[in-house]
Amino acid sequence: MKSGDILLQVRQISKNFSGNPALKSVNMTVHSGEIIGLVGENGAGKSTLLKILMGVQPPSSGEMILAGAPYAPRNPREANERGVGMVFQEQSLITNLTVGQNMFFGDEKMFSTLGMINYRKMYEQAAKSLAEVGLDSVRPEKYVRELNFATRQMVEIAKVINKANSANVEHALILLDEPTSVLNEQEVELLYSQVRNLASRGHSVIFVSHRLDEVLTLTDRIYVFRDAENAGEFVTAECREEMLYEAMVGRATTSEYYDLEHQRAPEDDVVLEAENLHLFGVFKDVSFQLHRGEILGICGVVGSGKEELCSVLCGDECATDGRMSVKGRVVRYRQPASALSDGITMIPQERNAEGVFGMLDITDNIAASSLEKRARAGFLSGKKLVALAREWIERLRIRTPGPKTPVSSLSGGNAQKVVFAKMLSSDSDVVLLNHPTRGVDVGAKVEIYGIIREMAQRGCSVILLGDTLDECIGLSNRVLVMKDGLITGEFDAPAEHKPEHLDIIQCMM
Ligand SMILES: Nc1ncnc2c1ncn2[C@@H]1O[C@H](COP(=O)(O)OP(=O)(O)OP(=O)(O)O)[C@@H](O)[C@H]1O
Repeated sequence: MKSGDILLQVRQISKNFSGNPALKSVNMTVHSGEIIGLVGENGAGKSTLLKILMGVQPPSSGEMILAGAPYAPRNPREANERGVGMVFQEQSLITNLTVGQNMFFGDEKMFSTLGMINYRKMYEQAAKSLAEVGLDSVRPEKYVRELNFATRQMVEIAKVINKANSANVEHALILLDEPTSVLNEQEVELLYSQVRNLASRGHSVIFVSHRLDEVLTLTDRIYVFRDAENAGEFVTAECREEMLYEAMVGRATTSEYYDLEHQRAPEDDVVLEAENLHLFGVFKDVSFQLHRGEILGICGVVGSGKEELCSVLCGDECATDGRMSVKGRVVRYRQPASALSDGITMIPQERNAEGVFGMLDITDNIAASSLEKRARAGFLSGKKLVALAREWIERLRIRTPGPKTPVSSLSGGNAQKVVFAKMLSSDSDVVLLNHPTRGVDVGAKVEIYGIIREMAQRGCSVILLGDTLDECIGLSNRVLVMKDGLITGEFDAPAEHKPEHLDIIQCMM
């Protein structure tokens, strides 16, 4: 097969879950050496197609052709044997094994004689595969836990290429599901260059992301899914963000993303104050005041200490030194419940794991954070809770058959919206938002920005760890920058005079 020949054809693939369609007769063509973008609102069916390609789920109907032959994998192993592999959002490497052990996990017998594994041989082979994806600097003997996220992703890709090589498949198909959501800007650049490098060798990539700018930067062609169907196909060089938005949401974008006109100055009174807060080995001398109705953005690369600072503020970790006061009272939280009872809520980053009860339905999840408040004389009105859930389903465009659907059967992004609704309906004084729009589609992003502003206008104070610098600067009244555990910059960010990206980046690096 030459570069540019058709590698994969998806023909009329449909998938139903107990009568609800997740995909309706979708089509897609991928050429070898091509980078394909796949975008769509939460619940549009993107992950379902990837799972079908990986053999995790069978389609209800339709067919697929890979490298000229019928393709119907029954499990990921069969997909791997045909050169198809996936890098998962929640990474699948085992962190307390070495890189080499991970790459050959399940295939150790290739290197064993009389039950003894020849690790030297295994690591030599691993080093070759790593070199193929440009990871010459990573030693296969290294433990995965010692690697940053970007490198771990490249190891996963090397693993896919490796499997393709050992199955004698010339051109692999790599599926990347929101790969950049856990990466910092430099790591994203690294991933881009590696993906381009793979494509130049004739491998193909399907790249799923909610960040339209990334999709426009990296891909050759883009497919849009809407409501389980093909809703558009674009050659990237001729495509703009507005065109994608319109195809995804079914209407043109009307609102300015951050809606600066609605930004209001915070009030004078201080709701939360940190004085020389210190967490041993992570951050020190962190001092700031958070005013009522203020949105305070905290920027910094991974490892700057910003995430851990939020963990201390919400009682998940205990500061080793310094003072924190809430509404004038000195506090020392040892558990999140204490912070919660003082009106401090955190929307965690690992929303699927930490923020939601998968087996409960949407209504019960949203109600869970505010049960006491909503109970009258110990009784809860089921009707009111369902009405509240319906309101959030509409506001955040949660794609679900109804308010009684278990959260575990929602798409990843829709489950996140439920966590968001749950936290926002709790009426807290201070909300810590850790990447509130990560994994959420553009339509809901605009809605979430509106809600954050509305919360601030109601007098709630927000600490925001934004998903992008644009988001952080655009939404915040003030921006703090952290680097290596210290505050290295503070910028006022009123609507009429936003700080420059470059000034902030200089304090981050
Ligand atoms: N195991 C399942 N059981 C029932 N419904 C499911 C299941 N998996 C997916 N669905 C439904 O199929 C639809 C498509 O989901 P899918 O995960 O493919 O969306 P997506 O486009 O990847 O969304 P996101 O951007 O949120 O990840 C959703 O409505 C979802 O609720």
